[in-house]
Amino acid sequence: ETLKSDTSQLPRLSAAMADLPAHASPKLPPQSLPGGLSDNVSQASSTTGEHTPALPESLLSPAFTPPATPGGTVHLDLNPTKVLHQQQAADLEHKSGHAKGPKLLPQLPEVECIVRARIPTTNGAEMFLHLYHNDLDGKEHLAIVFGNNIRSRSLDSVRPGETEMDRMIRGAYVGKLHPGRVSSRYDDEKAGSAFTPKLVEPPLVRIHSECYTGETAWSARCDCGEQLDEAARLMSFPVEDLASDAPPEAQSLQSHSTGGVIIYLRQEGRGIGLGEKLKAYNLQDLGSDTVEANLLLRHPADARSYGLATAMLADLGCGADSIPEGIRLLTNNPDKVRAIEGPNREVLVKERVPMIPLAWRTGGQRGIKSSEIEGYLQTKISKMGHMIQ
Ligand SMILES: Nc1nc2c(ncn2[C@@H]2O[C@H](COP(=O)(O)OP(=O)(O)OP(=O)(O)O)[C@@H](O)[C@H]2O)c(=O)[nH]1
Repeated sequence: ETLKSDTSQLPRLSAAMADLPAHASPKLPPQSLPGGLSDNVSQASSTTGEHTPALPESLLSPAFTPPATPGGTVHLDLNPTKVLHQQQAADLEHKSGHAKGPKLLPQLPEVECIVRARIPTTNGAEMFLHLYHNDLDGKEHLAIVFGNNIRSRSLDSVRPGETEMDRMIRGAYVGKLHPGRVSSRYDDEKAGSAFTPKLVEPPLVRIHSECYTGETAWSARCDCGEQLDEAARLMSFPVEDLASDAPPEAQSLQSHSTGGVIIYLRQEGRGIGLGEKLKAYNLQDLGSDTVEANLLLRHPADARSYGLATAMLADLGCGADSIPEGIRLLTNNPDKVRAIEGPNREVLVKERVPMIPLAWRTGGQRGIKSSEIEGYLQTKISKMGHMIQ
């Protein structure tokens, strides 16, 4: 009763909130903060007025850069940075004799899948996230597995002294977890469901390098987020009970059901890290392309390696020992194809499946639109040997 009368005193309860499920909490809509914060905010912006206060000139022009600042006395020509950068980058490219290409490790690192968990995704499909440790770096590389046919050997192997509960907690179970389940090996709700891995056709594989800006921060400088989404879409199994008004991306899940794995490597910025990539973006805004910017920062054009990905694929039963007919690799990068096969052809790439940018496929109807993305793709094709077809 109290609740009811409180609610009636509050301003409008929005239709959306009225639709919240019974377990939503708190049950009451937020009350306005003491002192009316929102009022203060709007007041603050209105007192700021239309005009942004003038910046000190020292921030606006190199002419006012304090003389002690390194580089502050550089003489600038009409289009100085572009010319300067192109020359410097060309020199560096010439000296290194090679502007691209991943490092090939002489032998594969050791990897171990530490934990796996089922992740229902926002489009209705389901995947299993596998977290790996390795003896090469301290990073947590990931394998995103679609379907039940791909299993990690290191995860499934028995650890000394572990209980059935331990195994289920680290994800080393078959079938599905449900309240009351007691065996990791046998799902009693589905008698006879003991696992027999069976790959019906060469699995679809994507090797993806972390890109905070493109995947999380909505950047239109690259198509990393789009590529990750597209790989997941192609590997997702049909969604049961999909609403008829679901977006086209989710609808098309109905027709794609091959399963597969995305190896998600923590080599941000083609291996140079986020901080250096952000510097590279500033150099790009100053006129360099993506390769020149890396070189100007004294990094290789591509500082990545793929030994970890090869080792993870082998652990997931996608190596040449388990699938002699090979995998299908989603990429436009020819260097990746060779690199992923490993020093001793531990993995075989049967087929390269190209990733055409969505904007190109749909004549600009969908996908990323920005001048930066065109330059990014152009440089991949002209300088990094990418084949977008
Ligand atoms: N240094 C640098 N890295 C970038 C830039 N734009 C994107 N990246 C990084 O590039 C990586 C993405 O590359 P991938 O999606 O694996 O693409 P790829 O190797 O070129 O080949 P595909 O398999 O065809 O996609 C991520 O680590 C991004 O952070 C950039 O301008 N500079």
